[in-house]
Amino acid sequence: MKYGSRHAGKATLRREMAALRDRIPDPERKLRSERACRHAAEWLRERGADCFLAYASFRSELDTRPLLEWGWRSGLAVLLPVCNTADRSLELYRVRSFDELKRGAYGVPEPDPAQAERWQDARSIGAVFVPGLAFAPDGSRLGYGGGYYDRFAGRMRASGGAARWMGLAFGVQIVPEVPVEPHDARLDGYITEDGVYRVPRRGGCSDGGREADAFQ
Ligand SMILES: Nc1nc2c(c(=O)[nH]1)N(C=O)[C@@H](CNc1ccc(C(=O)N[C@@H](CCC(=O)O)C(=O)O)cc1)CN2
Ligand SMILES: Nc1ncnc2c1ncn2[C@@H]1O[C@H](COP(=O)(O)OP(=O)(O)OP(=O)(O)O)[C@@H](O)[C@H]1O
Repeated sequence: MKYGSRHAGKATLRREMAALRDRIPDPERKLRSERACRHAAEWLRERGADCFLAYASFRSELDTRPLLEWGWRSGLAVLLPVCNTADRSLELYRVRSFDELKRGAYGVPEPDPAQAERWQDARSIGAVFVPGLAFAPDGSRLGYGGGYYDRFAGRMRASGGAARWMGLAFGVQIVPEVPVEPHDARLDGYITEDGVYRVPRRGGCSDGGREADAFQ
């Protein structure tokens, strides 16, 4: 089976999705990462965003380096998070090159606070690219279980941030559904090597998006 059984819990799905992602061969990983980053860059350009929050990849995640490099070349403010493990919050920094990164919590490459610029203005952020293990077409997401992005979504909302939240992941990480809990933040869409998918807006006589077009 390609994804977790319909009622599999979060822990089972996490294990299965990590294994699925680990199995992508290196040359394919590079190619698919470059394609997904190209779609993300085009999407940012269309939206006219001049500041975005991305993630620096670890384990077998999609390699976001081409997107970060594109952001620097194009003069955008490129932000990356630092994990505060004490309260499981994310602190944002503007990063100008890979030299400003060091190994942080969980082995994730993080901005070095001694070099990067602390970024407090959540309202200036046009887009948030969210990492994860699995994503579903209704905007639900499964992460590593720290709740970092759910908490951060709450903070962004509270400060009036209007960023679009997009998963950035491989196509094999898209599954029909993800087990959700009330605190789980919903995304506005996701970007894979296949293109940009937007979650249909809820409301009206929509059935929650099941009949929506896939890639637009
Ligand atoms: N590149 C990247 N950066 C990111 C995330 C991410 O998913 N990817 N995060 C997304 O939130 C945050 C880091 N969150 C993480 C949370 C838990 C584990 C972790 O290793 N969990 C253990 C299980 C821990 C336990 O249950 O005790 C594991 O997976 O083995 C890793 C990262 C912030 N930065
Ligand atoms: N907004 C929040 N406030 C307080 N606790 C939260 C919040 N969001 C999540 N949590 C807690 O964090 C824990 C992990 O949540 P969850 O399994 O949804 O993480 P995740 O989305 O997979 O992780 P991550 O965002 O780090 O990738 C849960 O125990 C949950 O209760």
